[in-house]
Amino acid sequence: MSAIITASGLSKSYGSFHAVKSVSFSIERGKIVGLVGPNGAGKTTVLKAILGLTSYNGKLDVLGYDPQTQRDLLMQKVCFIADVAVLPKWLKVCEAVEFVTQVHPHFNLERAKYFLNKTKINWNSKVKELSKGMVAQLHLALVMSIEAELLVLDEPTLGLDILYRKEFYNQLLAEFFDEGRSIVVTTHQIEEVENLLTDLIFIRDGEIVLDASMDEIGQKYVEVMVRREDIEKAQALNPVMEREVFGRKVFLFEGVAKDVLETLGETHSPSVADLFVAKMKERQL
Ligand SMILES: Nc1ncnc2c1ncn2[C@@H]1O[C@H](COP(=O)(O)OP(=O)(O)OP(=O)(O)O)[C@@H](O)[C@H]1O
Repeated sequence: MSAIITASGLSKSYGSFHAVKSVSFSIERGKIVGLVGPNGAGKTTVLKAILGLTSYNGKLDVLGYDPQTQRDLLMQKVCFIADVAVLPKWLKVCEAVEFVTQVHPHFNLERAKYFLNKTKINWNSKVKELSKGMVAQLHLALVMSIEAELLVLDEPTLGLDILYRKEFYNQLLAEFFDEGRSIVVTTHQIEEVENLLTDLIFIRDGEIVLDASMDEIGQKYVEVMVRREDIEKAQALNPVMEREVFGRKVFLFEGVAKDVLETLGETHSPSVADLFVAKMKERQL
């Protein structure tokens, strides 16, 4: 497997505040990676470093380029969506398409037409005349028509309702993603991207607290709804989290053999949201 992003000792400080604290990670081609963390954790700062939009310390290689010194070359292979509300309101749809055609060397106009013709968006409408969902469709159509190897999404569906959020990700998967491309996405709506991701990175206070593939997570983390009489046994195995569901105790374990856990009660894989809560609390102890 080839890494398309390698960060080694990546750090970013604003004055004396350390927003990103010497993190190291790598992202392989053909992966969809969720960069997840609470507000202020450092997600956007990491994305900005990847895109060459901020200075940083440490080493960063993105598609073979140094984002700080080779941003122009890098941008030919990377596409970036911040929240979808960034398109100017006065711009007409046809002007937006025209603009991207002119500024992006790898923009495929035919593809953009194909995507837009599947929507109800009128070429002569102004952005301010479109619904939020249509703006998202326009944005997505533009982005998916750029033949990029890496797509970076920072909270892409902020402000959209659940139907459009689901449609956004479904379309992205169906029309953009393939094994030659990679996606890095930050979001607070973990539940929505959970089934989309191949890999997960949790970040908190500028540090990585989990970096694993979804398969590894399925192997390593197990939740058990423990029978009343086995609660002490479960606690002795050092669960990373304990919670109550309808009066029953549910424990989350990290790296404990599944056959041992199966003797305590019903086992299943934790949701990413539950795992997130557990990892965030664990660091606060
Ligand atoms: N330009 C800046 N000047 C000073 N501090 C900054 C600047 N940009 C970010 N920070 C701080 O760095 C930390 C990380 O910010 P960042 O935007 O990367 O977080 P985030 O994980 O993307 O958060 P959110 O989910 O709220 O968008 C925060 O404490 C933020 O206040």
